[in-house]
Amino acid sequence: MQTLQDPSLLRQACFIDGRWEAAGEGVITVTNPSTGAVVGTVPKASREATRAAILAAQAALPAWSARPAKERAAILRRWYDLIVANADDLARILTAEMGKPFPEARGEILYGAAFFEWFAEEAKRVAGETFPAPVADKRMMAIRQPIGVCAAITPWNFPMAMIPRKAAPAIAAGCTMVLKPASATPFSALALADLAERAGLPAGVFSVVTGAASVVGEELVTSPIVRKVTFTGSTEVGRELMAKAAGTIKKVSLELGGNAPLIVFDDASLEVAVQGAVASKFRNAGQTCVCANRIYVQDGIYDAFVERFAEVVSALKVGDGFEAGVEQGPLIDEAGVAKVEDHVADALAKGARIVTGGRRHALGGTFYEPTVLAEATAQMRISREETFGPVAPIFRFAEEKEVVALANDTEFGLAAYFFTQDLKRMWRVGEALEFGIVGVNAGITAYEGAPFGGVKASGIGREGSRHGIEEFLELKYLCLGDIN
Ligand SMILES: NC(=O)C1=CN([C@@H]2O[C@H](COP(=O)(O)OP(=O)(O)OC[C@H]3O[C@@H](n4cnc5c(N)ncnc54)[C@H](O)[C@@H]3O)[C@@H](O)[C@H]2O)C=CC1
Ligand SMILES: O=C(O)[C@H](O)CS(=O)(=O)O
Repeated sequence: MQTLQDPSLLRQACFIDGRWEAAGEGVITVTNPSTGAVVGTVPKASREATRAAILAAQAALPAWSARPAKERAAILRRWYDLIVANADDLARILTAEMGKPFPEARGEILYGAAFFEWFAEEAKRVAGETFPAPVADKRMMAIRQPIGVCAAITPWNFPMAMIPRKAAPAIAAGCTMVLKPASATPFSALALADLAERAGLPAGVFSVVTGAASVVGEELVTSPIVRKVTFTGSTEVGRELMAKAAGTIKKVSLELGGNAPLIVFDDASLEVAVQGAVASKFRNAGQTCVCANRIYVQDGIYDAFVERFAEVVSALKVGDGFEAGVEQGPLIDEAGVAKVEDHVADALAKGARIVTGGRRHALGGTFYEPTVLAEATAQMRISREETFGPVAPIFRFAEEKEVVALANDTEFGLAAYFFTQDLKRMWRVGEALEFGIVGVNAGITAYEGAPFGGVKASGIGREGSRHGIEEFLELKYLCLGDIN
């Protein structure tokens, strides 16, 4: 990994109750997906260590939830300032453990930091309400209170955005949190904990426990002390966690998988559509839950789009995320490459045509060529499953009603995109698409002030925006009698 300006940010220990705990039942070794070099190791925490973190969160809850919101806000703001001040080092850690190009990693750091900035302000706006009583001697109101001890379980693809998107609103609301990060990218999470400590977050309010999902995750999701589970990851794991959380009637927020359609209508601006499709599909090497997974192009613009899109895609520079000018890094692991290869082979066997790419990159390892497939059809696996890699299948369509039906024909409902210059079509199609996020003439929609989340098998709840803090609050009805 590139030398850190502040090497102390690379923490190889769990952060539990304000202490760095290096002990565990073995270690997890983290390697750089670009080079295979060892980045470091983190403990495989035990069930007992996980329980200790939960108990610490429970112990810290009364004082933290009683802190005036303005004081909680000030600490979150300091956390934000520290992340921004250390953005280069945090990006070095992220690129080393996840592989994404350094500029993209730095962008993620600032995007993640913005959730602390946003929810530092939202902390001061958690208001209650009064409402007219039906009788003269009563007064009635509702107050919002923190839900309690929360558990967060996050994925490897955007660790420096997913963790802040959960920790910031929870802590702003007065909750405490225990986080289990993905085992592939623990150092980003631990660096965030280090900066929380420097920001003055009290011990126990935010703990990070690394280790096996079956041990740490299991304890978090089944503990009766934990009142809320917020999860980002695959739909299959989310389904499992939701079922387990039912045992103790926990509230859950689930940000799950996707299968985003991206539609280009004849009247679209060709260059806007091409650039939007490249940005949506190839950000993070396609390892993004909101990536365009299916690209539908209307007959009249199909040939021009395929030609221009493939021209831009074939020019994407692939390499180690630390190399200047690199636009696409490696996939996270061999399993990710295998899934991409399966999808490409299946598509070719069913009639797709390679326009560019279509094989592992000459760099070896888990690098894969940015790929465009034409003549894709609904019978292909790539149409029904989330590829999570740099492969763009292009489907041809004739009519608007036909393509909206095709776009909606999926169990998922996270993000969708379409390109048109027709205002009436923007409303018709925007309202007809069954997704939580719809980009119109835009391939990237991420913003901390906007509600992020999906419908159907893509999850439950919203993160970011003023709505994001509601996920960590309970509404209590207070009825005051005998007033007169
Ligand atoms: N909707 C969204 O905002 C996002 C969704 N994702 C989805 O996540 C997937 C890729 O990320 P991955 O980390 O591979 O997902 P994953 O679902 O395999 O793992 C996500 C997290 O859950 C943990 N986990 C796995 N099995 C568990 C269990 N039985 N109990 C408790 N914890 C468990 C993992 O250790 C990791 O920390 C893709 O399907 C992608 O679409 C990823 C990022 C954002
Ligand atoms: O993991 C993801 O896909 C992120 O949630 C996408 S975004 O928030 O950066 O758009």
